[in-house]
Amino acid sequence: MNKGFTVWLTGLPGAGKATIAHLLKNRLSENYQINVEVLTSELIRANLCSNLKHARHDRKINIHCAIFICKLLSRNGIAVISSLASPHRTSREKARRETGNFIEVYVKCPLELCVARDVEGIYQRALNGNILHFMGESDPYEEPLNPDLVVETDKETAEESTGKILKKLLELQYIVKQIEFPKGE
Ligand SMILES: Nc1ncnc2c1ncn2[C@@H]1O[C@H](COP(=O)(O)OS(=O)(=O)O)[C@@H](OP(=O)(O)O)[C@H]1O
Ligand SMILES: Nc1ncnc2c1ncn2[C@@H]1O[C@H](COP(=O)(O)OP(=O)(O)O)[C@@H](O)[C@H]1O
Repeated sequence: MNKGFTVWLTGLPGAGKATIAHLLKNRLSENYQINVEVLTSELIRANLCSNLKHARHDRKINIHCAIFICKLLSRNGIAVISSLASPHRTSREKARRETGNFIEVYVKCPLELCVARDVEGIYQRALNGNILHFMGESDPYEEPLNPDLVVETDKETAEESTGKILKKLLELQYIVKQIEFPKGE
C-alpha cells in the first residue's frame, strides 16, 4: 500500500490553491499511480456542515472536519490535498499535530493580486459590504510562520509550484521516484 499523506495548502482566496491542487492531483495520479482526494471548503460545507457560516468559530469547525477526513484517508494510504484557505494558525497547527505525514504549503500571493484576480467576484462583493467576516478584509489571514514550503504564485507558474511540492514529497519519501522505462517496454 502507498504511504498516505496530507498536503495542506493554505492561502488567501484567489491565491491559487485550487489551481495547484488540480495540477498536483493529476501529477500524483498519472506519474506516481497514487490515489488522491482533494478537499475543498465547499465540499465539506455542502456534505458535512451545511449550517456553518464564515465567522471564526464556524471556520474552525469546518477545518476540524477537514482535519478528521485527512486523518482517516491518509492513514489508509490515500494522498489528501486540502485546498481550504484555513486562515487561522491554531487550526493549521492542529492539522499538523493530528495528521501523520503532513506538509503545510503556504500558497503566497499579495492581497492586491488576489483582489485583481477575483476569481469568483467575491472580493468585489466584500468591498461592496455584502459579505460578513470576509477573510483578508475583516477576518485577518494569519500567515504561516514556519511552513514546510512556500510557493509564490505572483512569481512562479502553477506548474513550477506543483513541481516544488512534488520535490518536497520526494525528499520526505512520501512518494517514490518512478523508474522511467523506454517507450514500447
Ligand atoms: N465571509 C465569507 N462569506 C462567503 N464566502 C467566503 C467568506 N470568506 C471566504 N469566503 C469564500 O469561501 C471560500 C472558503 O472560505 P472558508 O471560510 O470556507 O474557508 S475556510 O474554511 O476558513 O478555510 C473562500 O475561497 P477559497 O480560498 O477560494 O476557498 C472564499 O472565496
Ligand atoms: N502561478 C499561479 N498559480 C496558481 N494560480 C494562478 C497562477 N497564476 C495565475 N493564477 C490564476 O489565479 C487564479 C487562482 O484561483 P484559485 O486557484 O481558484 O485560487 P484559490 O483556490 O486559492 O481561491 C486562477 O484563475 C489561476 O488561473
